[in-house]
Amino acid sequence: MAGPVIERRGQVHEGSTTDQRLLDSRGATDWVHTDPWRVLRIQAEFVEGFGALAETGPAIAVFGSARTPVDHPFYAIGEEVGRKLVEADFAVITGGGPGAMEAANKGACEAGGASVGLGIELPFESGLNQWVDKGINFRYFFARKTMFVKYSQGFVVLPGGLGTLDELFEALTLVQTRKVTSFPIVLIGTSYWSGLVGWLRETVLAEGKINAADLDMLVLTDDVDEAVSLMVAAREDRWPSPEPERPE
Ligand SMILES: C/C(=C\CNc1ncnc2c1ncn2[C@@H]1O[C@H](COP(=O)(O)O)[C@@H](O)[C@H]1O)CO
Repeated sequence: MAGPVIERRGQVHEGSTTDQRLLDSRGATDWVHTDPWRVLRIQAEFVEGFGALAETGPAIAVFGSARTPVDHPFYAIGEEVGRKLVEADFAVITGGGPGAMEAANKGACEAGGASVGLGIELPFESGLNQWVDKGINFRYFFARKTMFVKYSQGFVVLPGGLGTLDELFEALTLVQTRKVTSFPIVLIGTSYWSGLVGWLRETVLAEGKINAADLDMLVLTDDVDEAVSLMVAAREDRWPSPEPERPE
């Protein structure tokens, strides 16, 4: 029997129903590790992510090192970023981990805003930080990365390592190739980031691997208010406020 397929007369093959095979199966379990099964898990991750985040409202993703200590100045700056984004009516989305991510979630949560964490399953213990109010734990980096870009309107990037650089360069590539539009990317911490930006200008641009305009995608600042203002301006570009009604 073949599920919705009707078989009659010579086509009928005696045997179990699909239901019986599902409920009675006791066989080997290695099929759960096969690619078709993985595809379903990947799909489920997208479905869960889209379902959980669809109503988040305008949001900004904040990235930065998982290793920023709580007593480091960049932790305090991360909190300030989270708080000021909420004060500007944005939800804050982070990787849900420790360090700079935790700082931004803390700032957002304490300011009474939406504090979202998109965690990632790692070979070592991780888990969502305590300031995440809505969290999803992803198995796959690529599904998680789609959520950051789909559900945020811009990136604020605090000092970080390889994970942060990966997130930054993915965003730059998507903006450069116009896969996303009106998407500000702000690097906070001029002394931390200026070496990278200098290398992009003096080597990558000088060797003709990018255009001068590509460098305009990056704003470098130490001023959290400037970063938040850029996000607000981009939101205005996307959804201009309606003209206030004039009194008769
Ligand atoms: C390294 C430690 C924990 C890692 N836990 C993470 N949880 C969630 N997201 C993470 C984690 N580590 C990296 N990320 C993502 O990359 C960015 C930070 O990476 P970096 O290499 O530290 O810059 C961050 O924005 C996350 O999205 C235990 O200390």
